Amino acid sequence: MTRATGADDAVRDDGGKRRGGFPMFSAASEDGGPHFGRFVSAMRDLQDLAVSAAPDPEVFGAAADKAEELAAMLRPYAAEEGRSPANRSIGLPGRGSLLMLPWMLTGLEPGRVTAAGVFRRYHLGGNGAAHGGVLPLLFDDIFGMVTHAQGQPVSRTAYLTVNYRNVTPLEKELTVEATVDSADGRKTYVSGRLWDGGTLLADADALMVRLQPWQP
Ligand SMILES: CCCCCCCCCCCC(=O)SCCNC(=O)CCNC(=O)[C@H](O)C(C)(C)COP(=O)(O)OP(=O)(O)OC[C@H]1O[C@@H](n2cnc3c(N)ncnc32)[C@H](O)[C@@H]1OP(=O)(O)O
Repeated sequence: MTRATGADDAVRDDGGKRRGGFPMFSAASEDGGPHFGRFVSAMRDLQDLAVSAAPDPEVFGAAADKAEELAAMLRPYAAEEGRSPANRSIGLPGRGSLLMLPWMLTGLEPGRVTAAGVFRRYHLGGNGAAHGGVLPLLFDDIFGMVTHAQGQPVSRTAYLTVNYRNVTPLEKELTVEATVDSADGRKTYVSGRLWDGGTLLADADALMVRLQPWQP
């Protein structure tokens, strides 16, 4: 992996616990154990149903009982950032995080990252199309990765602009690409494109700024 000019300044750390202003979190492909992927998948199904089910009212009462029971089961294990397998399970869609889109990386090299996946029912905005707010989430995450792959691992988004070119369908395999367009000291300029086959759905560009060692 190559590093952009000046990136080495960012990797001063305090005994390996922090890098730049960021805590260093390790990937956790095994931490969740054999059931974590199935758990996250079931939770995504639940999110789909929570925004789409229209049962008799008493069914919601029974569902609420079970949801409260499940929360009570897991609450004693709530852990600080960086300890849960969620967001660190790189072998799972969305790294096992319910916040992240359930997409998988398909390519990662300096200067270019690609991913593929679907927007689900719980991403519905209106009239069958994805909510506009979830596209910046997709772009921001992949922009973080392409900046990381470029050798600027402790950068944050200063701005991110999305151009919506066509409505984004749900439940259809789509692809996204992010590239580094230029780098200037702490600044990395990136852009991305979301595709439905050969149809451009959206493009975006952003400025990622490498954090100073004291910045959160
Ligand atoms: C494998 C798994 C990996 C996984 C990797 C996953 C990584 C996760 C990363 C996800 C990314 C995020 O979502 S991060 C979350 C969203 N973003 C944030 O919360 C950022 C909040 N903002 C900030 O913290 C700050 O504003 C910073 C750090 C971005 C910049 O502050 P600063 O450090 O004081 O920078 P400053 O000196 O003002 O500016 C530095 C240079 O950038 C320019 N600059 C700064 N902001 C802007 C701007 N909005 N528009 C234009 N230019 C700007 C300045 O003009 C200057 O240029 P010049 O004079 O030098 O030429």
